[in-house]
Amino acid sequence: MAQQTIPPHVLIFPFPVQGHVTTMLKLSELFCLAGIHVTYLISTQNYTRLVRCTNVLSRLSPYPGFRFQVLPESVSDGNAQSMDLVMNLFESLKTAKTFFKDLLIGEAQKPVTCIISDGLMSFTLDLGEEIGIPIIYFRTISSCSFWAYFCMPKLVEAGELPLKGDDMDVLIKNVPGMECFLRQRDLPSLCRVSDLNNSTFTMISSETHQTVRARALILNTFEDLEGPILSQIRTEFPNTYTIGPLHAHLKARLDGKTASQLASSNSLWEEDKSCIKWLDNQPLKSVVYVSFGSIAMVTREQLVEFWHGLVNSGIRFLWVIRPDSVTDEEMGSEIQAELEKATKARGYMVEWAPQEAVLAHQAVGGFLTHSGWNSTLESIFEGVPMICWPYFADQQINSRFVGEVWKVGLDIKDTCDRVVIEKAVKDMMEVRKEEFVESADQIAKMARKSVGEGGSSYCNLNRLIEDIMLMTVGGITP
Ligand SMILES: O=c1ccn([C@@H]2O[C@H](COP(=O)(O)OP(=O)(O)O[C@H]3O[C@H](CO)[C@@H](O)[C@H](O)[C@H]3O)[C@@H](O)[C@H]2O)c(=O)[nH]1
Ligand SMILES: C[C@H]1CC[C@@H]2C(C(=O)O)=CO[C@@H](O)[C@@H]21
Repeated sequence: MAQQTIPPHVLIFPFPVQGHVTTMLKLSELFCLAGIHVTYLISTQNYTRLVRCTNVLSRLSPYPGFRFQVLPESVSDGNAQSMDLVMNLFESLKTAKTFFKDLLIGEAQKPVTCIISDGLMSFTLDLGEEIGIPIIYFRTISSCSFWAYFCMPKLVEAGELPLKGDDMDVLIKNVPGMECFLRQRDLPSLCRVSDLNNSTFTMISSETHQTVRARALILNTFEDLEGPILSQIRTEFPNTYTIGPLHAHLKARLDGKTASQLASSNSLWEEDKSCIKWLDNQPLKSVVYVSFGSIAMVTREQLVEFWHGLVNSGIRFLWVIRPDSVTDEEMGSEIQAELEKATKARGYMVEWAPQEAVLAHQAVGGFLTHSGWNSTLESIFEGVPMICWPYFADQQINSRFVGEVWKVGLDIKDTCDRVVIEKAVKDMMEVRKEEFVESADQIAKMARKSVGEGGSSYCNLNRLIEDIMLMTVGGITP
């Protein structure tokens, strides 16, 4: 057969929220480094914010094969800050079906040879099958949460869902590989429904089950971190590529490139870099970094509990309070003034931080996080222990693995009390510091090894690239 002259052209389609946008943009750059052409689909709002808040255009300009493709205006803002908004966003994405199909058909000069779709958007599978373009799913959550989602129908069949009784510490028996430690309270938050016809529950469960139709599955993790669960996943999805931690993998492959190409942020908010200057003046490992990601919301009361817990711990803190992330009511002036007065003593507050740089900073000794998967991986890679306060979705199960399986932090889910928070911060930063640092160092070493030359994620990414190179128009695959 004549050598394929058309360059491999991948269409990458993330669910338009920060945690998905950043991960798939890093994968896009890794593909560009390998000479693969990439069209990256993005909502108009997220494109505008990304260009305004980062150097993404100059960073990607060296890759002639890369382009952004903006989605129709009908795709609502990626600023989803509750499951309801997520569902609205999910529904609005379906309005992009025709646009997506026309895009696939219209690329005559440079046909799309492979689609990499977020594992939450099964309408892309319908179109890929219709047109004959292979689709690889990329699920941006942890393997452990993906597997729990996939097992949800089994839990229903076994009568473990809907949850029974009030004892949230009852063990769940029907997620293979987790029988010894997964409690009711550790299941993804959307399992805490009394009615299994709940739209979010059915959406996530059915979208997850559509994964079987994809050609393969990409997960942002590494074998040494989630090996036992990956073995379970591969009983259903034998062709699973583990290529993470992606943020570090990209940095590793960019190493030695010109400064302009060094990996930078993909933030949708302006990063307040003054916090790095503040960190430069703090003692080694003396600061707890606090951030709850791009979607989580806190009530005014929860905010005050965290603030008292942090201040009463006596530990320095750098706290991200994302704009519009406090519900109930605007923070009253008395709260704002109180926060600022006490924070001046040993804290620093920003609306959005350069998180990868913060977690890599020598002054940071701990991370109070919502357990979003990117934050968890970034903390693991830097060897920073965590206190986990999950908000929703996959975060509940991530926090259980951090505390109970990987033992690199404390899980304080389902609480929000100043005394609990104070104790957790003191335990992580002082009382049990050595224990956590030792454990975190071990896993950080494995994470570094996985993305280094010859590491598991390094080799899996090379295999993924080779497989994509072999795909041709019409979807003939290896
Ligand atoms: O001040 C900040 C706070 C966060 N980040 C970055 O923003 C990303 C946040 O991603 P993540 O930690 O995964 O949290 P979410 O934004 O909440 O991500 C959504 O998507 C993730 C991946 O699917 C899921 O694991 C989460 O549950 C879901 O809420 C990370 O890369 C952070 O480095 C910053 O750059 N600055
Ligand atoms: C907005 C969230 C609902 C669940 C989604 C998810 C998933 O892949 O299941 C991951 O992170 C979140 O951004 C999505």
